[in-house]
Amino acid sequence: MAKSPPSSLSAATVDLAADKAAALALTPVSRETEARLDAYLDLLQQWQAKTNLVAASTLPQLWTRHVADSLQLVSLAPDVRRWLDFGSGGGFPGIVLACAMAEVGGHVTLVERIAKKAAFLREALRVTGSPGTVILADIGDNVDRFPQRLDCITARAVAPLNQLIGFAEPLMGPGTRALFLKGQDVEAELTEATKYWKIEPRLHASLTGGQGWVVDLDRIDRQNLTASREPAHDRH
Ligand SMILES: C[S@@+](CC[C@H](N)C(=O)[O-])C[C@H]1O[C@@H](n2cnc3c(N)ncnc32)[C@H](O)[C@@H]1O
Repeated sequence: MAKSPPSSLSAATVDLAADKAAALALTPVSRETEARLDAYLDLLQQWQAKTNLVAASTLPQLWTRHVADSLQLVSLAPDVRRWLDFGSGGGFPGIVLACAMAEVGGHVTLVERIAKKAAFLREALRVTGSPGTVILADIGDNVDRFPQRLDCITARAVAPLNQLIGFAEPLMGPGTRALFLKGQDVEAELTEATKYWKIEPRLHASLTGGQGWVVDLDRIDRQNLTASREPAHDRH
């Protein structure tokens, strides 16, 4: 017979523990990174009461919906150390990446235009002891303030692909990659983006299932002629 949880533990705590176990099975991390992620999610849940950082309906799946979704970028780009995250909001993927970078000497620059969220992101870096810099700015007007030597640019739920590619283009040096987390409309967004940008996207099905995709770009050029390309699919 299944054991019932100790009465001192709420059902929500038990659910979150199960969600954490499921997430860490998908995207395992060291004990040190796990401790940083725990500290981050504790802070997020405290701030969530006064600032809307994630959709309330996703709180029971903080680990699978948000943390594992972010950590899969480290699996896709294990050698990346210098990250830039556009529109970090409540910290996905930027703070999760910073937690993962603490042990390997990496750094994450997080860009966010809402002051309260930027304050939260700074506090999250502080309490987790993770390496990062928060820039309170609108991405489009401030590209020259961002680090120019980057290994990877990320964004999740920030803007249409066409616009994200436009933000990233001036920052794409030799060897820079862009990994954009996208939902089920990815094909339509790619079709639109290829009207303006010469890109050879690779698509990775999200590790966390559902309709998610990661759009992986290693080169962005402006399009002279209107053309569309079939993206390479990597559904596993
Ligand atoms: C829907 S939230 C997603 C936040 C986070 N990336 C996530 O997946 O949970 C989008 C965030 O991007 C920020 N954002 C959108 N456009 C931006 C821009 N042009 N410059 C800076 N931040 C922007 C918003 O303020 C918001 O916090």
